[in-house]
Amino acid sequence: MLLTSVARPRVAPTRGPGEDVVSVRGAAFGYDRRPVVTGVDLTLHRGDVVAVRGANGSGKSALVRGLLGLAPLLAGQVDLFGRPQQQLRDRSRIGYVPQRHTVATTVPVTVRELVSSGRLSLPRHRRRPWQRFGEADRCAVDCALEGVGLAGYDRRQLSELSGGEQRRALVARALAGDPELLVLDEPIAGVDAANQRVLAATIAGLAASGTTVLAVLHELGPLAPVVHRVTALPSAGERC
Ligand SMILES: Nc1ncnc2c1ncn2[C@@H]1O[C@H](COP(=O)(O)OP(=O)(O)OP(=O)(O)O)[C@@H](O)[C@H]1O
Repeated sequence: MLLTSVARPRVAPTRGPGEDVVSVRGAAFGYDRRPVVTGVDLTLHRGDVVAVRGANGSGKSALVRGLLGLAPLLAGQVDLFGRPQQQLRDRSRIGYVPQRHTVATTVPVTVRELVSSGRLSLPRHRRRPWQRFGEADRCAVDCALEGVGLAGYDRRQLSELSGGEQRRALVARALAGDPELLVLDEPIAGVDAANQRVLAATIAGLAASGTTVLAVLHELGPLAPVVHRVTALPSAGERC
């Protein structure tokens, strides 16, 4: 199976060149030893914004979960930051927002607390574990909230937010960790057009500063101008 790619204009990264951020070669991902997506070849450089598209069940989530080590790699090779994915120690280099989130809305947590939790896993060289939240942490949280159009929501209870607002809060949590690779599984599902545009501007800014973004998208919508390449998966029917 070959994935099709559509090139789009790209923004030059400013974090500098280096190894590929993501390199997937001849990979198959699946569940219970059953491949659901095969023959995946995908390379993302610093500052790339790549969309993964495909029909329901085509394996988009399996692909992104597989490259993060959350779904079994059944064949081929996945390298992240120039090393085999299994050797990646500092997981905080990656921000991931899964398609289905399990934020317990019965647990009382404010939007700021949720987004701040995105800073907790930063390793010593970026934030000491015992260190109290400092100015840099507060700024990162504020920027993240702004980046998803939730500035001013920080004291609201997460459980009181709408589905689309909760989704944006989860994206903000990933942004707060200042990841080098941001993996978003359907980040604009259920998000209104105005806030999709806010997220598009945020992603463009991240890419310009060298963050790499891989997003599963059913429709590109307002993200179209900021997406550099589209990788399309064949539908489950076409695979047979
Ligand atoms: N945990 C799991 N265990 C077994 N099979 C799974 C699991 N998760 C997904 N699958 C199967 O893998 C296939 C691909 O699912 P996946 O969620 O990756 O598709 P998708 O392209 O993201 O679909 P959608 O657009 O509906 O989100 C489907 O046939 C699905 O039933």
